[in-house]
Amino acid sequence: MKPLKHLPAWKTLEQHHKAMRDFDMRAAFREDAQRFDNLSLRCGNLLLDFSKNRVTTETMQHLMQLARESDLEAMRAAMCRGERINFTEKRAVLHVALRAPVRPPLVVEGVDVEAGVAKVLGRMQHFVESIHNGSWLGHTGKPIRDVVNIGIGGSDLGPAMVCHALDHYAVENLRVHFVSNLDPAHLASTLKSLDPETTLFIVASKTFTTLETLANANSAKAWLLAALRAPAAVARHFVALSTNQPAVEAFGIDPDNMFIFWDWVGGRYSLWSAIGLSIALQIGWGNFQALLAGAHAMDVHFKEAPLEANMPVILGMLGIWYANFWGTDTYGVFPYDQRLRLLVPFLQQLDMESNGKNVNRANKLVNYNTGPIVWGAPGTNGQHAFFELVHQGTRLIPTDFLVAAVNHTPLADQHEWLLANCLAQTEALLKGKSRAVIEAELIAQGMSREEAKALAPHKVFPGNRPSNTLLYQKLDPHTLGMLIALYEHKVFVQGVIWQINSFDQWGVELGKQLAPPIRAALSSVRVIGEHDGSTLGLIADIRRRRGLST
Ligand SMILES: O=P(O)(O)OC[C@H]1O[C@H](O)[C@H](O)[C@@H](O)[C@@H]1O
Repeated sequence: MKPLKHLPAWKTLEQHHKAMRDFDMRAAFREDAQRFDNLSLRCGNLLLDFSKNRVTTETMQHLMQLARESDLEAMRAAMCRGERINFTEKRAVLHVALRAPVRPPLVVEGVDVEAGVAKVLGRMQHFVESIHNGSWLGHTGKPIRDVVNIGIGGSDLGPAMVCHALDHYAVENLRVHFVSNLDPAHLASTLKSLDPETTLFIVASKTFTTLETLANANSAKAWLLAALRAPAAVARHFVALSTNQPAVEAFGIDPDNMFIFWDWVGGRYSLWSAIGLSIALQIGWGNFQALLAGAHAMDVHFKEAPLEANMPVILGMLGIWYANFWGTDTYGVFPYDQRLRLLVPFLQQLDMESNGKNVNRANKLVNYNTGPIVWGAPGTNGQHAFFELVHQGTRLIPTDFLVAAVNHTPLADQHEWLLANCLAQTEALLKGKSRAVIEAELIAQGMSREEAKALAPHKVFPGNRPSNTLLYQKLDPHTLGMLIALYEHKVFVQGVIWQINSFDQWGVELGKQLAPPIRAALSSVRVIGEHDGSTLGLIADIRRRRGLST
């Protein structure tokens, strides 16, 4: 593998960037009436407008050349064939196999993974329908009215995001809740409004060893047993989603109530697997299938469209252009869609846990920046909070704006205003507002020339700031499936270019290892152990506050 910076396309892009330093998008739009047509792309009902970026068609050609020199197409094929591209964990990466509507056998190392997927989906469908039609009853004979998904990370963020996004499709008489945090406040406040007789807990954990999930699941079990006073009740009120059957049994959940998935499903790519059970319960089986079909449509596009007309590739390569040639550190995501309020936390795990890496596939430290810091919030809320910095701050921030043409729940002309604000923000980022125009405005408002000169610089918008706009018809299951798969593949593309393993997450381990000795040091048994001065000071202070000796 040739080091990234030695690839000819990288060198070309370095030169090209020098030539582009003073590139002004406003002039580019003035000079080229076709710019929007040339730099936008459709896939199904999704429109990606990437014309408001510091790129020319030549930039895009160089970026696609970099993708080719990085063997993107071969890596994509290796992933879809089930090769163990997650080489540090020796695992295949096959989330695309979870959402193929027709399932021709996909034999990976002698096993037909599609047959296994179909079997679990069949069991999930049966379970979902039995909850919905009331044939699955709680221990005391009452139908289930509340479902609590207990999980964290990939076993929470994906399903929680989708359930919020698709609340318009929620079935009647069933509410789905999500508990993730170790902080007992999360479970306690959720249980407050629930009736143990009509509540079902889904314990979602790929490994079934995660501290937060097991702690919350144990507390939930204690709550249930305290109310129903019969160990047999667990079988009617607890199901598990996991790859680890022995641990599920050890917890006391009947294997008949377990829905499995496989080590080739990464946690942050797992909402399409059994981990999606809460989604299917919330929106019904048909809608869950539509979600999968949407993701599959994007998979097909990603596999078949030429790189130049490939949405995940374009989004991914634009990210490379900014992170590696313009030196941007962050990347803002602004869904003008309240139902997508959990998209940013979901993307934070998807992107930052996948590409927050500093060692490449040749086991060497990289000498360029990898995954960006992902942040953002729904519009229009963000406009009233942090958009000041996006417009006038000193940093260049590439951004994605997402918006639906049609709202599920229109009220007066609110959706028209939402759309207008979304477009106005990207227009303002592009156009900016010059000092001369502002001075003239202030003088016209009656301000003296001197005052106007002093105030004007504060009101200047530099403009020429980039944004992508993703426009869709409405937030339905199929569209959401497409959007999520789009981001999954974008992250894959960038990982390939950066020559890193996007599918492990060793960086989350150290903190987990250090917690147990600190936990012991905080308890009444005084085993303080070896810690740095700061940690020792904090331990001592906590012990004092909790009435223990220091
Ligand atoms: O599903 P689980 O095995 O409980 O894991 C839950 C989460 O915790 C881990 O620390 C990982 O960083 C995540 O990738 C994972 O999604």
